[in-house]
Amino acid sequence: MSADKRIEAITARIVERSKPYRQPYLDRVRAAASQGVHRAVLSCGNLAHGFAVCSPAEKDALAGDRVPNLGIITSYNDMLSAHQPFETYPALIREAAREAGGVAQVAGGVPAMCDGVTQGQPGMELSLFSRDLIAMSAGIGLSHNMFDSVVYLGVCDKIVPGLTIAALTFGHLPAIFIPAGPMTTGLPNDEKARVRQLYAEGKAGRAELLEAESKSYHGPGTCTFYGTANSNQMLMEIMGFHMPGASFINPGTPLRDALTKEATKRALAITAQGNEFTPAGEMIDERSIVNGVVGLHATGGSTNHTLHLLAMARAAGILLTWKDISELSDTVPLLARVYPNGLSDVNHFHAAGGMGFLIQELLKHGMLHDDVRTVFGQGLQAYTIDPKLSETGTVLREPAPKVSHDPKILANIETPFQATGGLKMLTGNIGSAVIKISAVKPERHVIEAPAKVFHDQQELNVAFKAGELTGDFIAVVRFQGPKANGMPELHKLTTVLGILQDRGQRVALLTDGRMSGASGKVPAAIHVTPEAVDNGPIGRIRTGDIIRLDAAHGTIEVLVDAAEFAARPQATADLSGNEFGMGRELFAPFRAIAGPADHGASVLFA
Ligand SMILES: O=C(O)[C@H](O)[C@@H](O)[C@H](O)[C@H](O)COP(=O)(O)O
Ligand code: SF4
Repeated sequence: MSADKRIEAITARIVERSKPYRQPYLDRVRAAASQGVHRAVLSCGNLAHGFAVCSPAEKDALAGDRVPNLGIITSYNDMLSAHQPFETYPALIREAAREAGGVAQVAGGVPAMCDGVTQGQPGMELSLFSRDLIAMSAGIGLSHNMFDSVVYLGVCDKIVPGLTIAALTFGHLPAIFIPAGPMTTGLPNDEKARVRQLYAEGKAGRAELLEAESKSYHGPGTCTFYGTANSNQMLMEIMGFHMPGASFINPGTPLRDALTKEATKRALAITAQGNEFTPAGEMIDERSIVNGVVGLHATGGSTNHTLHLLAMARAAGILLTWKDISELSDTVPLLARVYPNGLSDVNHFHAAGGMGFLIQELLKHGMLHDDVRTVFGQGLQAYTIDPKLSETGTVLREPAPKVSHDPKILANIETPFQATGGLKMLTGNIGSAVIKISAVKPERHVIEAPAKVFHDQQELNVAFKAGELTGDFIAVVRFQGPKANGMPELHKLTTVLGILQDRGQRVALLTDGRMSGASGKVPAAIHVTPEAVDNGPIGRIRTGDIIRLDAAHGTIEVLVDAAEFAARPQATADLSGNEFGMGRELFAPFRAIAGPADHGASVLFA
């Protein structure tokens, strides 16, 4: 079934816009792929270094060009609960590779930051930049040029986007993403948020808060809310980088290990030495990217992907814009209610039918391009499945359920939770911004209120504790853009603004910074571009100005006489405190050259 004509039209527009970049990219990928087995160009010395630690049999195999060598890029560390399981993956992958007659080597590791550990801390100012650094780090591992295919071990926020940029930069190589799966369900996310609000109001102590947090984040695996990490899993599956059904199987289970072994063998099967050569740069095209955006809208995915997806697409010579994302939102219905867009978590989402059911529903109404290439073969129909463990310990794929196992979590496309998707672009005399409306009640989609201007999220918390945040207002937190301080997530503001909203105040946030994918119920116009340090109009807003945030019509306006507003001097901020400490001094070059948010806030692409 062909895609809906509105989706076809937006896809065609992206193809046309991308031509000056996409064709030269494809030429480079094809030229690299035509070199054949890449280690064949290495000298004996290069090769000897490259397989010095391999067994004699592996050295013999790699010395020729018959046996494929699988590169592993790993983001293992103990800081991210989602990445800790990767500690044992290389051994499992090497064993599976041997069983398949191939070889596997860890090509390199990449850094991985846990945004939960750094949330509200100085380290968060390195978070966004770590995405591009991850791409660069993966490039260092792959530049050994020993490999015929690559598996990428990554899950969380900037790690999968960074690894995707690397996979597409090395687009002449096949790439399969191998996830570790979600943490099992602990304290429900809404209960965790409730205890946080009690603590912020002085109604609960630190011991009670730490107990709630520890019951929520309690073991290996991805945190169970639908934030950026789990949006990543959805994207990798719907774009065809995962094996079908891989996204939401818990770590440490036989099915998880079976999926990892299967992905390893598949990665060795789709090299240039086989009959199903699937280089990542040819597999991913404009239709794959549009499928990713559609999945984001249908599930109420993370606002961070209005940055990351632009940079990921750009790595393949594809120019995606906020306008494309916003117009797709008008076409795609919301089919999933997972926290913060609902009370369930990703384990409940999977149990209700998961990715297989979601893709099946979207395909039914032409909301996805079916005729795309994936690591599993041709077409997305193969992903409308429910993964099980067979009696022999391999992956068994049963058809996805025809009806949702829990219509409160996963809706059939005929009866969506919302006729449109979760993300909108806002434009107006303040610039451009994005807003996630899937987690905001409809009566809060339009807010007109006086501005209260802050240059730091801590300032807002101090004002809250001093009882100064009274009445309706729009908090303007500026000088939070990529060039100012690395564009941190201001997710800690959700608790305070949520308290005020629960008290009946009509509040919203306007910032050139980011929010967490886990941020939700308070309307937030974020990623404001141009940012304050780039002479953006957000730098001329004054406390008391009336601001109108209208997510229904996609506008963000300061209601001040245009001439008077233009004549105002640009505010300045003392950012000296953001230049040193916790490694921020190492990222001064990134702050200096970071591109604008509506181009992905990247140091790699203008
Ligand atoms: O974009 C995201 O999804 C967030 O960065 C997420 O990865 C981060 O971990 C949250 O900050 C955790 O939420 P809490 O801070 O509420 O625990
Ligand atoms: S989802 Fe966020 S908090 Fe959880 S492990 Fe990943 S980065 Fe850390």
